[in-house]
Amino acid sequence: MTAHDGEDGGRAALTIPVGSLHDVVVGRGVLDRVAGMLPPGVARVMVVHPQGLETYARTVADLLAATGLTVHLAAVEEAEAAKDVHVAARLWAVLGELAFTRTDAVVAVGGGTVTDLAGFVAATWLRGVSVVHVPTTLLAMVDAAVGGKTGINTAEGKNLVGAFHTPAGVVCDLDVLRTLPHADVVAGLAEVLKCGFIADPRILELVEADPGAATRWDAPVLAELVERAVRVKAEVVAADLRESFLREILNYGHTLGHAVEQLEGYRRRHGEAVAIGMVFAAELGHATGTVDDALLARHRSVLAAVGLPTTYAPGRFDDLLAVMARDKKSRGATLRFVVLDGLANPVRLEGPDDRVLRGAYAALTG
Ligand SMILES: NC(=O)c1ccc[n+]([C@@H]2O[C@H](COP(=O)([O-])OP(=O)(O)OC[C@H]3O[C@@H](n4cnc5c(N)ncnc54)[C@H](O)[C@@H]3O)[C@@H](O)[C@H]2O)c1
Ligand SMILES: O=C(O)C(=O)C[C@@H](O)[C@H](O)[C@H](O)COP(=O)(O)O
Ligand SMILES: [Zn+2]
Repeated sequence: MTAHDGEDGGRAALTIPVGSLHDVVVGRGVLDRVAGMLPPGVARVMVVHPQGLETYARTVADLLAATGLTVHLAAVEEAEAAKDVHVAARLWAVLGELAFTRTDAVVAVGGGTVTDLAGFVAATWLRGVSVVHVPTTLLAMVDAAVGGKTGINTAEGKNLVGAFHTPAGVVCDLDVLRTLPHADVVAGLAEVLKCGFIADPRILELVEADPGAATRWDAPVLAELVERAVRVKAEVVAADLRESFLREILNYGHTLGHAVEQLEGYRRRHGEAVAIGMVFAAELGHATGTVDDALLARHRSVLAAVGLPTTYAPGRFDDLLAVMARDKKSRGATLRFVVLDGLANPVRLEGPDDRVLRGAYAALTG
């Protein structure tokens, strides 16, 4: 169920519950909602932010301090470099020096890398303190900040260490997207379109109708896309928080996508890699008869329409395969993929033939 909060100082904000787990507030000019998301009794807060987003972090910190909280700012590395055990250890050291207790909390202000890192630090400090996410990228608003998956990378792969740690709340202020580079808006749309393919085809129609508007931070359609994507994720997470089965559908495009990211040393954006992975998954479905020509073509056309990549370099399949073996959906030596059996009907493809995998890769490399 979705609640409209009504007019709040002239601004309409929306609250989307993730079952009974946590709420996601979506609106413009809503950073003052962060304090209200913290559990009662919290006295001190560590605001974790990437170095380049100190202005937003200070705004949030000032709003928190104005409610009587003691606030400490902690800057971390940009992008994927933040999801590292040494960065987590640095934050644990800060929390230790400040003697943070279970009545203190973490607030993450940043993209998905920061919400993943800060969420993980909150999950592990004293075996779990409260965290509120303030996502500042489109991708983090519609996906990373929602639903409690946290984690860091290891040398062997992406997100291999982590925890499920439900945030106390999530505040998505669409106004902060004003400063987000265009390429990062586009990357975020990959996860939005993922929600379109697995559950809500209206998302695909909205993007197809005006791909340019979908990439503009202040376009009304972007607000609708955020709301729809958050609702898809909220429904799935509420039904299967710990990914016993259903939640795997949110991993559409990620089996190959994560392997692409790792192989490229995390120089490619997560959303871009997921776009490539969704084309690969669509090719797998096409080869095994669950995706027809039109649905396959629709993957390429809608992803390309917003500027996402739909092809990959030849000659890297064996390397990708080795990384995919460590995907969390694998069971023993059996690779498992989320594929579509028609639009908005995700299913699992278990242990596809080597010939099918290589054929899908060949189609991806053009
Ligand atoms: N936990 C989950 O469920 C989940 C879901 C999806 C993705 N993820 C993870 O999220 C990460 C990707 O997140 P991302 O795409 O947000 O990338 P990111 O966190 O690397 O942010 C991209 C860049 O934009 C900058 N930035 C952020 N907000 C800005 C703003 N408003 N204005 C200007 N610059 C801004 C950041 O500092 C960073 O340099 C990946 O590590 C991925 O694995 C996690
Ligand atoms: O929330 C989920 O569940 C997802 O799979 C969302 C993905 O978009 C996200 O990238 C997630 O971090 C991938 O998780 P992993 O379990 O494959 O590491
Ligand atoms: Zn993702």
